[in-house]
Amino acid sequence: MAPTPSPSSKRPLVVSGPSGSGKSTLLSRLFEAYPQDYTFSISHTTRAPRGAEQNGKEYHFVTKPEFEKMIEEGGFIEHAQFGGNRYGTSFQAVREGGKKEGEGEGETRRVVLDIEMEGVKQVHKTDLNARFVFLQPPSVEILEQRLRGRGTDKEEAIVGRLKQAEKEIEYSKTEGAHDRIIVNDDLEKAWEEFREWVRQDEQVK
Ligand SMILES: Nc1ncnc2c1ncn2[C@@H]1O[C@H](COP(=O)(O)OP(=O)(O)OP(=O)(O)O)[C@@H](O)[C@H]1O
Repeated sequence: MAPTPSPSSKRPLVVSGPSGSGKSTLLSRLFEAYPQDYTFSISHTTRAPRGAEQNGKEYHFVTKPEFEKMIEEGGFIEHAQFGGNRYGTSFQAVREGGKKEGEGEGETRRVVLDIEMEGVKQVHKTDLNARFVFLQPPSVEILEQRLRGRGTDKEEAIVGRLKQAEKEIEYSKTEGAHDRIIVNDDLEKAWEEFREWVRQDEQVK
């Protein structure tokens, strides 16, 4: 009998881009369109939950000491500090991410990582053999409008996100950093391009 593929045998997808570039918007569509095929790796964060966010669903919310202990134990593939908070992707989350309760080992979902620039660099150093896509806003001005329009961030946070966005955009120009860059100008066009790129690895497109 052929060996059962482990959950991590499907190449993970790494989605990055400045805050407000539309990662959540496109990923929500992806999960809605193909609920059987993809799953998030749930990150750990020291930031406080926003709105209706639940522990273990959007993030694993942990304290700073808990986060530091995980770093010491080598539990993270990548971790970064952003806006005064820490974020990390654990090896365990990626390994287990593909499994769903009540399903056989072979029925795994491809893991999607939604991470920022430093995380992308770290994932490049692992043997996860990931595919990388960068979501680029049409311009920093439009990014600013979207961040304000979203209404979830304080003025200070918006300024910080815009500064970071410029660094992310600069890094995206590095050779080999990403397999695909998608400019999120018109949402429908961006979705179609994203969908097509994501589905390349699937047998049924
Ligand atoms: N193509 C688009 N045209 C207009 N508005 C858009 C487009 N794509 C996304 N938006 C809007 O821009 C805002 C930011 O998008 P979103 O929250 O998906 O960004 P994000 O990259 O997930 O940000 P974060 O990293 O902070 O979670 C949202 O209000 C979203 O509805």
